[in-house]
Amino acid sequence: MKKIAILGSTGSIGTQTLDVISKKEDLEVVGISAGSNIEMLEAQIRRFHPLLAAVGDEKKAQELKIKVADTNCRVVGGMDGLLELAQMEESDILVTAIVGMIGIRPTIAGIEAGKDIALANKETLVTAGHLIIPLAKKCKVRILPVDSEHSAIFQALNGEESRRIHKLLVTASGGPFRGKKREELENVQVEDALKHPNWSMGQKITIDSATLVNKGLEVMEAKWLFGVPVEQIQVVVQPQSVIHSMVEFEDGAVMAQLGTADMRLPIQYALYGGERRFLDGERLDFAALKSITFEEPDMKTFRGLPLAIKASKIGGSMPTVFNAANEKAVGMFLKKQIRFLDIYSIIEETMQTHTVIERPDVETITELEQDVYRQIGGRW
Ligand SMILES: NC(=O)C1=CN([C@@H]2O[C@H](COP(=O)(O)OP(=O)(O)OC[C@H]3O[C@@H](n4cnc5c(N)ncnc54)[C@H](OP(=O)(O)O)[C@@H]3O)[C@@H](O)[C@H]2O)C=CC1
Ligand SMILES: CC(=O)[C@@H](O)[C@H](O)COP(=O)(O)O
Ligand SMILES: [Mn+2]
Repeated sequence: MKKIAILGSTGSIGTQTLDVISKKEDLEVVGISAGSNIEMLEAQIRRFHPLLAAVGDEKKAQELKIKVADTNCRVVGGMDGLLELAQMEESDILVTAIVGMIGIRPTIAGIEAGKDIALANKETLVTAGHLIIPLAKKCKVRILPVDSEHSAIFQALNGEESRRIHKLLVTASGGPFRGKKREELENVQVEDALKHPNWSMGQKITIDSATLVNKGLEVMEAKWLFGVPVEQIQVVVQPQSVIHSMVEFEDGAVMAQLGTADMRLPIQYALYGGERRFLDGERLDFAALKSITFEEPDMKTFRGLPLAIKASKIGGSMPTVFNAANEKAVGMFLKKQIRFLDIYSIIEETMQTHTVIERPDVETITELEQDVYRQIGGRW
């Protein structure tokens, strides 16, 4: 029996993880968590009977404690609660389905406690990859990618050594505004940006897909996961999201992973440590599909990608600044406080004013995040 704890069980990845677990007799959920959605957390406690539930919001944690007093589930709150969930003795694997940089400390705590990590939270590797990858090696835990592109690369590699990689080809849908030019993006609304052409996901990543920031974050995530420099990572627009990513090896062979736009496959593959099991989902129908097409990303219009590549090449604390500025800007866009294109201006201005710190530790990264938030709050 594989015992699973989930950071962010109420979100898009979290609920799909529970769906996968519910269909397998050898998977069991022992811990779940949310930021504030205690209604859904209560329903999950009653359905899955975990031992522990953590709620980011302390007040909501107290409310949940009263609601589930008749169950055997212990409720904990705040960052300490998330850390407790990440390290809980009863789990074998921690799924990081939480959104944003708040995932860094619990992920590190999970690794230190010897848990394998099924990693969905890309912001963690983008900002703290230089700490997380060596720590995972030291603690002998596996980082199993959940993000569809990275799972595709992991599957395409099939155990092959990373020194045999010539290049990684990370595919992108292009988002809801693919083909549009800058002038056409000036007045796009939140509702338009939330209409992803292929995937149903949480709000933050859906906006990141529209700006191509998501692809930038994924390039950085791939660099850390597979030890490949960004210069050897190419982004290819594949509008149907059928090819989830590819690896070109040193002999010129290209291996790809194809599938429907269903995150339950990469989630299940990670939960089983890179082994295949039956999955009762929709299958690709090539006759109906007819064609799979490719384009180059429009880096002039969708500046999220080149800005991310620049941040990654500068390195040190710059990816943290890129990521924190984006998190703040996306939050403001979702609240309709800024326009779509302002997201790029905010990221670029914040990067321009930053003096790079080499190899920032966790405290520096989290302080920097707050500094960036304050700086943007004061200016916009
Ligand atoms: N959705 C997808 O298909 C994919 C997502 N990812 C990555 O996975 C991560 C999760 O994405 P997604 O599932 O879409 O996001 P969602 O917004 O759907 O879910 C986020 C989860 O994090 C919890 N959370 C948010 N803030 C806090 C907080 N302050 N403290 C504790 N918990 C918190 C939420 O709780 P609550 O419900 O209470 O707010 C929720 O459970 C992201 O990093 C994303 O980039 C990667 C590939 C694909
Ligand atoms: C499902 C998943 O992994 C997302 O990251 C997805 O790839 C987003 O699509 P884009 O290619 O539009 O960013
Ligand atoms: Mn992805």
